[in-house]
Amino acid sequence: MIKLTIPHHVSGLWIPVLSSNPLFSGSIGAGINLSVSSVALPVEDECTIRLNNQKVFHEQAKDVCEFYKTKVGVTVESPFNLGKGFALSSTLLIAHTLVNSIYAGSSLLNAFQKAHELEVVRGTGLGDVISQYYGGFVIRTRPGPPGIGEAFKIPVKYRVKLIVSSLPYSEPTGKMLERIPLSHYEKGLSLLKKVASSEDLMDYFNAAKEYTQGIFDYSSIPAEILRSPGVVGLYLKKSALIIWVEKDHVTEITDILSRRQLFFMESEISRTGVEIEYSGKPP
Ligand SMILES: Nc1ncnc2c1ncn2[C@@H]1O[C@H](COP(=O)(O)OP(=O)(O)O)[C@@H](O)[C@H]1O
Ligand SMILES: CC(C)(COP(=O)(O)O)[C@@H](O)C(=O)O
Repeated sequence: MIKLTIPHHVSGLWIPVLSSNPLFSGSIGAGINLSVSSVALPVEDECTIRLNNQKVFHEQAKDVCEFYKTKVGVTVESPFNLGKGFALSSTLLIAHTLVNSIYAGSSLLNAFQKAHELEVVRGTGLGDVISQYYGGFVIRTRPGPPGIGEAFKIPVKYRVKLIVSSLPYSEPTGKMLERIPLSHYEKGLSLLKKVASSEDLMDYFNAAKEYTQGIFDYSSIPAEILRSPGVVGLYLKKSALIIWVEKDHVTEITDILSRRQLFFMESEISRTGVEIEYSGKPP
C-alpha cells in the first residue's frame, strides 16, 4: 500500500510569471507549508480524485489517467475545502500524478511537473507544487515545477506555534488573480526582495500581511485577534488565516475563534515536503 502525505501551502507573496509554456510559467514569491497535511491513498480500477469522499476534478483526473495510460485514482483526506487558499487544488493533483507515476513505474519528478502543468492550464494555481515539494518556509525565485523552477527552503530559527483558521470565504484562484492590479504585483516584488535578502520569518509575516491586506478583507478577522499582544504575526490569504502565536497565548486565541464558531487547527511549519510511504510490498 502507498500512502502520500502532502503539507498544505499558504502563499503570502506571489507574483505571476506567465509564458506560453505552462512548465515555464508559475509564480515567484514566498509561503509556508503547514504540518497540517492531506493524506492520499491510491484507488485501483477507478480513475477518480476523491476529496473527503466526494468526487472532484473530473477533467483533471481524466487528463492524468490519459497521460499515464492507467486507471488509478486517488482518495484524499484533508481538513480543508477547495478554493479556501490552502493549495488544495495542487494537493489533489500532486496526489493523483504521484500515485499514477508510481503505478506506471515512471519518474516522480515528472509527476510533480505534470501536476504543475495542470495547475497552470486549469488556472487553479501557480507556485504551490514546487513549494509543497520542498516543504517548510519556501522562497520561490524562478517560476515552474521542481526541476525547472527554482525555490529555496529557508531554515527557521524560531520555535513557531501556528493557529490556522479558515474564515467563511472562498474564491477560485483565476478570479482572485484577475482582480489584482499590476501595481500590486510591483509592490509584491519589492517585498519579496526584502524577504529573500533577510531570509527572516518575521519579515515574511510582515510582508505577507502588507501584501494580502490590499487583496483580502482583514475586517473579517476578529478584532481581539488583531490587537492581541500574544500574536507575533498573521496574514490572511483567501479564507486562510495564519496566526503565529506565542506559546503561552495559544488558548487565548483559540478561545476567541471557538466563541465565534470559526474553524481552527493548531499547526507548525512543516519539516518536510511531500512524503511517500510504502507499507508491505511496493507495487
Ligand atoms: N466546493 C468547492 N469550493 C470551491 N471550489 C471548488 C469546489 N468544488 C470544486 N471547486 C473547483 O476547485 C477549484 C479550486 O481551485 P483553487 O481556488 O485554486 O483552490 P485552492 O485555493 O484550494 O488551491 C476551482 O476551479 C473550483 O471551480
Ligand atoms: C496564490 C496562488 C496563485 C494560488 O493559491 P491557491 O489559492 O492555494 O490556489 C499560488 O498558486 C501561488 O502562486 O502562490
